Amino acid sequence: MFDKTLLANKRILVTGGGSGLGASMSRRFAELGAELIICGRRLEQLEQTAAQLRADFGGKVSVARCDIRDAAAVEAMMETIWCDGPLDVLVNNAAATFIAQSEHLSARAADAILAPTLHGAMYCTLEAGRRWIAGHHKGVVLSILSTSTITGRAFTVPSAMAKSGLLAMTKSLAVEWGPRGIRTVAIAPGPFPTTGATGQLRPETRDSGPAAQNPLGRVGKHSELANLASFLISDQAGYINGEMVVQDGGAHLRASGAEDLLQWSDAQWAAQRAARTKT
Ligand SMILES: CCCCCCCCC/C=C/C(=O)SCCNC(=O)CCNC(=O)[C@H](O)C(C)(C)COP(=O)(O)OP(=O)(O)OC[C@H]1O[C@@H](n2cnc3c(N)ncnc32)[C@H](O)[C@@H]1OP(=O)(O)O
Ligand SMILES: NC(=O)C1=CN([C@@H]2O[C@H](COP(=O)(O)OP(=O)(O)OC[C@H]3O[C@@H](n4cnc5c(N)ncnc54)[C@H](OP(=O)(O)O)[C@@H]3O)[C@@H](O)[C@H]2O)C=CC1
Repeated sequence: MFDKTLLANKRILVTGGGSGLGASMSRRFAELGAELIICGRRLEQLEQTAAQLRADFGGKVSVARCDIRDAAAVEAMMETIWCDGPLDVLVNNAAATFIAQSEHLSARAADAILAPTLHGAMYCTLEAGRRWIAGHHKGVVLSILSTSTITGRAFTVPSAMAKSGLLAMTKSLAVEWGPRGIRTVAIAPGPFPTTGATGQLRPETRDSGPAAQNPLGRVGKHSELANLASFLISDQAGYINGEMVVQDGGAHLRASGAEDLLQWSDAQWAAQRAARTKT
């Protein structure tokens, strides 16, 4: 689909690159010639993914253990990265969510979602952006958002709020940082099966699942998202700025994805809360 050198000479940080969609994007970027840094909290998971990428593609892949909720840790990570030269691309992929009735969310629970998803992505963006501007270096920020930015989404309100905040960041910085040579772009994925998303959003008691409700009758393939991400961060997309591309098979045009949860009984919600308490 792409020239194998599409991302040659690009140095890319993927937050949450050790697993899920972050690992799938990293894989495609490595295949297209990029140098990668992947970060997350679980070092062993990062090392395993990095080793596989090196074995498969032979390029340079580094890992950074970093909890992006911690602004000082993000700054330290960026300092270390910049010691070897500037990044060219930041992919804000790491995030957290779970389903819950909003009236049962404690402040701690709301913060557990907002801290990595909104604050963490903003810390990463600010630390990369200020270094790009100081060094007169071009950069791209790609943020992985959600169609909740368009529809809102019941029962995952902190996630919808965080993703909508990042969409505002994407549009705002496109104007503020565009003149400094920095593009900000985003993808709003529909359902793409991952351990994290399935574990947090689709307990076994939920309905038949997103494939049945999708206009195209299926969920997304990781390769499809990885290819769109590769294009958006490449120089081929050099005139796309401040834009969010939806990749969901048309699902959000039909429903927000939370409709089945509106039918849940109090007993089902109590069971869901209890299941969380036991883990
Ligand atoms: C059209 C179709 C399109 C469909 C398309 C769907 C699009 C969805 C868009 C987004 C998708 C994703 O982000 S998918 C990515 C999902 N991946 C992840 O979430 C992985 C990362 N997750 C994590 O790190 C954790 O699981 C995280 C959620 C942050 C919680 O861990 P923490 O250690 O930070 O939190 P804890 O200390 O355990 O708990 C903090 C508080 O949160 C509460 N809490 C924690 N988990 C809870 C839970 N499941 N239910 C209720 N409450 C919970 C606890 O009770 C605590 O509150 P108190 O009791 O008051 O103390
Ligand atoms: N899968 C889907 O259907 C959809 C996903 N998305 C978005 O796509 C992105 C990837 O989701 P997905 O792959 O499914 O999720 P996963 O849960 O599989 O992956 C999340 C990644 O983020 C990392 N992470 C979480 N919290 C932190 C933190 N505090 N600091 C650093 N890293 C962190 C995790 O690593 P570790 O635990 O080691 O820290 C993990 O690698 C997210 O932004 C999500 O909102 C959007 C719509 C739909």
